[in-house]
Amino acid sequence: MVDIRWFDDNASLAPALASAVAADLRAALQSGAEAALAVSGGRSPVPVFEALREEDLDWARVVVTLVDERWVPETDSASNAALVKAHLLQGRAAAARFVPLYTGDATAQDAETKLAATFKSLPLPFAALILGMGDDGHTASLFPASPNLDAGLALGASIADTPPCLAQVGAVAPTERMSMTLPWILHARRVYLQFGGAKKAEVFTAALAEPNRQYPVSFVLAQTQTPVVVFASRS
Ligand SMILES: O=C(O)[C@H](O)[C@@H](O)[C@H](O)[C@H](O)COP(=O)(O)O
Repeated sequence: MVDIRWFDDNASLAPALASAVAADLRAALQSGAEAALAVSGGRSPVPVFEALREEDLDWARVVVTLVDERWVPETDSASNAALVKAHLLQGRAAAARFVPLYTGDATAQDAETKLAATFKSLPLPFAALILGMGDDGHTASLFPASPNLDAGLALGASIADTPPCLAQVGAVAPTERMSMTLPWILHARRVYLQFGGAKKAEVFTAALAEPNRQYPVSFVLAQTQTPVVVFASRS
C-alpha cells in the first residue's frame, strides 16, 4: 500500500518529510540501541537533510548510510557521501555514525563483497530509507538501461542470500555507480519516496500503474512487504 502525500513545492515538502523520518528514528531508538537511516543523493534531498539535522534526537545512536553512490572519492563534487556530510551530518546530526559506500576500490564491483560484510553489521532493519526518482523512473542507482538491473531488482531470495549492494556499470549514468538492491531497500520499517516536478509526477503515475522495468521505481511501489510513503510536489 502506497501512501501518497502531495505538497505545493519542495520547500513545504522537506520539513514534513524530515519530521516523519525523525519520528521513525525516535521510535527505533526507543526499542533498540541504535537506529539506521539510509538516504539517497541528488538535489531533492538537500532541504530534507537540512531540516532533519535540526531534529532533537539521540543522533549519537543513529547510523547513516547511502542508498547509492557514484563511484568517486568524497573530494569529487559528484560524491553522495560528501553531499550527506555537507548537508545532513552537521549540528546535532554530526554525532551520527556515517557508513559510506565508496571504499576506494578501483571499481564498484570490486567492493561488493566488502560492502556485504559492512551492511551485515548495521542495526537493521532500517528505521527509515529515503529514495529519490529520476525522470527516467530510476531509483537508487537502479537505472532502466543498467545491464544488471534484473540482479538489482530480484526479490524472493532471503535477505541473507542477497547482496546488499551491486555495481551498476555500463552507459547508465555519467559515473559508475553502486546501488543497494531492492530486497535491501525494502529491509526497512518504512521507505520514503521523494520527488518534485511535473515530469516526475507523470512518470510516477505511470510507474504506480504496474511493475515495469522501464520504470525501476515501479517495483518499490508494487510490493506489499514494506510501507511506502510518497512525498511529492508537482512543481
Ligand atoms: O545518486 C543519486 O543521484 C540518487 O540516489 C538518485 O537516484 C536520485 O535520487 C535521483 O536521480 C533523483 O535525483 P534529484 O533529486 O537530483 O532529481
